[in-house]
Amino acid sequence: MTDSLARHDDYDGPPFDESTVAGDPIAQLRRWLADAEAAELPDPNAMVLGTVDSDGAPSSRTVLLKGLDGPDGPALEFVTNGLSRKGRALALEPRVSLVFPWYALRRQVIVDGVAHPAPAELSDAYWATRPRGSQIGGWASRQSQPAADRAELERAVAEAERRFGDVDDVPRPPHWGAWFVVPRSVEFWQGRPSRLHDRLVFERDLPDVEAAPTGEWRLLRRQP
Ligand SMILES: Cc1cc2nc3c(=O)[nH]c(=O)nc-3n(C[C@H](O)[C@H](O)[C@H](O)COP(=O)(O)O)c2cc1C
Ligand SMILES: Cc1ncc(COP(=O)(O)O)c(CN)c1O
Repeated sequence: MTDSLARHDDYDGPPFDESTVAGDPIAQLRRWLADAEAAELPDPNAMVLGTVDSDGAPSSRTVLLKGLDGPDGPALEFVTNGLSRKGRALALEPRVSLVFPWYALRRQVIVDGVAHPAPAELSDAYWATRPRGSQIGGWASRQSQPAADRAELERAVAEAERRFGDVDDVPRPPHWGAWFVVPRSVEFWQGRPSRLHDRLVFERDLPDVEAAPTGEWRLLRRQP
């Protein structure tokens, strides 16, 4: 057995520099997402969402990127249950961190920004695209709450199926929807030999969490 804990794998990624990076971070993110898709990574759109709970404790979990066009400009869209641990955290502290873990490409992208709940009509539009089974699941699961056993969940699924059995279009639960993360900084990390990685960071000002971002993107390089 190879012991991954004792290895020092070198990252042989190509140079990633100021001459080839896109003019704005969303354009660059689209390029690297396309690379992750072309490389057939599993769940290329998976990202780890870090939030802060009401007591200041951080928590993280994976969510799927669902779009890059927000109602007020470029933003990273994900969907979830607003009564979940992350949903409750976001209601009190909308500042979040996102990480795309594209290890097979020796890449990661880190986005810091502010999460805004989507207008109801956009959450409705997304909900309508979900398979019926996921819609039933969305009603059945009290996401993040304790469950005595699997059977408790199965009973809730059966109950939701009875409730919506005669309905063609299962309505969206009021607590379920989309969020848009408006980025304040986006770091593109390319693994390079001898741990001398390339880190290019786009930053702009976000005066306060309610305000729209101001100013042009600034591009800077960080030490590896
Ligand atoms: C690849 C992957 C994608 C996931 N995508 C989502 C998602 O888009 N939305 C979601 O609510 N949970 C998603 N989950 C489940 C979450 O990671 C998490 O378990 C769930 O949302 C509950 O998180 P919380 O208790 O911290 O709120 C995903 C998990 C994995 C492994
Ligand atoms: C609980 C949960 N909610 C939402 C999503 C993402 O939305 P959708 O099911 O519409 O792809 C996922 C994807 N893994 C999920 O696990």
